[in-house]
Amino acid sequence: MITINNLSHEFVIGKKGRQTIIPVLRNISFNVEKGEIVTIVGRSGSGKSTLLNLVSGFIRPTEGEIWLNGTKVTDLNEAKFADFRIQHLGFIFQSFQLIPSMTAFQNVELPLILKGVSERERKQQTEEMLKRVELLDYQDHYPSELSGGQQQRVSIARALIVNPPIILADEPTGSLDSETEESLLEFIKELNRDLGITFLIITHDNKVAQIGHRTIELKDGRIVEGVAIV
Ligand SMILES: Nc1ncnc2c1ncn2[C@@H]1O[C@H](COP(=O)(O)OP(=O)(O)OP(=O)(O)O)[C@@H](O)[C@H]1O
Repeated sequence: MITINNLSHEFVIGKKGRQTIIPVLRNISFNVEKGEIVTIVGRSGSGKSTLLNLVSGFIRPTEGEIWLNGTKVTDLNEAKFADFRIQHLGFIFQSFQLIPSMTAFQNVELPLILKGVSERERKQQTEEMLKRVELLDYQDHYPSELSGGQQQRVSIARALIVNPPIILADEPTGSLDSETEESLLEFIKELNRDLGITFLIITHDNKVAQIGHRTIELKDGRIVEGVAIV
């Protein structure tokens, strides 16, 4: 479902003539099978977010290939990658990334508008999804009128609404208290089990790392070999 081949990435900083090259990922290769949850761990600065940004297409690698669901996405141009993202990828971020001026309903509905789904279909699918995350009664609330856990459930509903085969998550429980964290992790496991969604999750939280069928550790931009496979 996800194949990373010899992926390397460098950032170039500074003005022309005084540039510094920062190698961040060095020759990374791994596979994630359909229906797997793989967690990526590593110390701060080890390259986890950079890896996720590359898989998401928000930045382009210096070298290497990324295949998602049978498509070599590193060959897609910006516009094609944007289309691909809407069809195939769901995102969960630590900061939820909800639109503050939109209600829970409108936030969840948004990807369907981008996809060109009719208004009637959108209403039906959005309500169904809000029911699934147990927030139907909160559909008219704005993000500021919801708790952290509820906001994260809205963001998950928004990620799920287009039925993506792959969900990419960046510290999904980073802003939640431990009780809310546990219920969110249970929910991720349930989605994986019931819907067969493949998850790639980056975290430095042990509890989150443990929900992975497999954990990959990054150190200084390389995969640490011999990490325990759960
Ligand atoms: N846009 C950028 N320009 C220059 N350097 C960058 C940029 N983004 C990240 N870096 C550098 O790349 C390295 C890896 O950063 P990255 O955010 O991928 O690490 P991380 O493992 O996700 O860290 P954390 O757990 O703290 O979020 C760091 O040294 C960082 O300073």
